Amino acid sequence: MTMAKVLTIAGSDSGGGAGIQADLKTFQELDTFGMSAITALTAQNTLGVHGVFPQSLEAIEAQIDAVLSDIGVDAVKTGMLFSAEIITLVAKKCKQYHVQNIVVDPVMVAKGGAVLLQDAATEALIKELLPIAAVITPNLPEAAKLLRTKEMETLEDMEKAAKELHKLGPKYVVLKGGHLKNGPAVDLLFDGEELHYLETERIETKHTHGTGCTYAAAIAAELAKGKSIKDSVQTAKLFITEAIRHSLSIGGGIGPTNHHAYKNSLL
Ligand SMILES: Nc1ncnc2c1ncn2[C@@H]1O[C@H](COP(=O)(O)OP(=O)(O)O)[C@@H](O)[C@H]1O
Ligand SMILES: Cc1ncc(COP(=O)(O)OP(=O)(O)O)c(N)n1
Repeated sequence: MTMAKVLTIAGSDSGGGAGIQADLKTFQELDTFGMSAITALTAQNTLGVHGVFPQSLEAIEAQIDAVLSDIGVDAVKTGMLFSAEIITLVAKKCKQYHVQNIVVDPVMVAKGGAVLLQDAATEALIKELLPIAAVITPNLPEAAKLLRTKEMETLEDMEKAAKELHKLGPKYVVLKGGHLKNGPAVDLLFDGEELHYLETERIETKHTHGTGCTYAAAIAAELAKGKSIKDSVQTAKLFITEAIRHSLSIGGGIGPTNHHAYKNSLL
């Protein structure tokens, strides 16, 4: 039996709701074979990030080489990359192994405010990784940082921003509207020509830790299975919506989403 293979290059979340842990759970739920290269360890729980411990370039390179030189991948998802040096390395490795389906979640700051990407690394992200991405999945603060503009507040602002983000080089842009103040949870998918709207009701819950990681991981899993970008993003939106609808009230702060909820919804 063969299985679509997906590699996440991201940070570890000891609390299990975001990062590598969220990605691997998502890959598993979507019937793909998940692998990992850890860029940084975070000591994290539902109350926040208590420590960030970047891994050496040598350790990161060795993990990527081990996976790609033997097993290979159908898609790669990147998350917390932390520094310009790590971004340069990841871009170099993706080119060296001719990785086709790269989903870049430009993780910058955790919901509690902890820095997951150094300020000086934004330039490297723009120059080296976005141009080789199949899909990028910024949230509104990340999009503002990439475009050096103020944060979008309306759907109209988002439409303009999605078009500007596409000029940075990725094949597709998924601009996430989770941070919009009012109204439904709308994301925009832009392919350079047409804008598609992915809209669901906004679910009332504070337990949304790891939403961005989970969504991007689901897109990568579907792409690895050979689905089109549009179909992959549609399935990922269903996946994250069910995960948020059944999110878990564990710990004393912002709980994680429920990665098993999508499968349950199909029964
Ligand atoms: N309360 C909510 N109800 C329904 N969908 C949501 C809610 N919050 C976020 N989403 C969706 O979750 C996905 C992740 O978005 P977002 O939370 O903006 O990402 P991030 O975790 O990177 O900040 C998007 O599809 C967004 O529309
Ligand atoms: C290790 C690690 N990577 C990424 C994040 C950010 O995840 P995200 O999905 O944006 O969710 P929040 O942390 O913002 O809830 C993280 N926290 N840790």
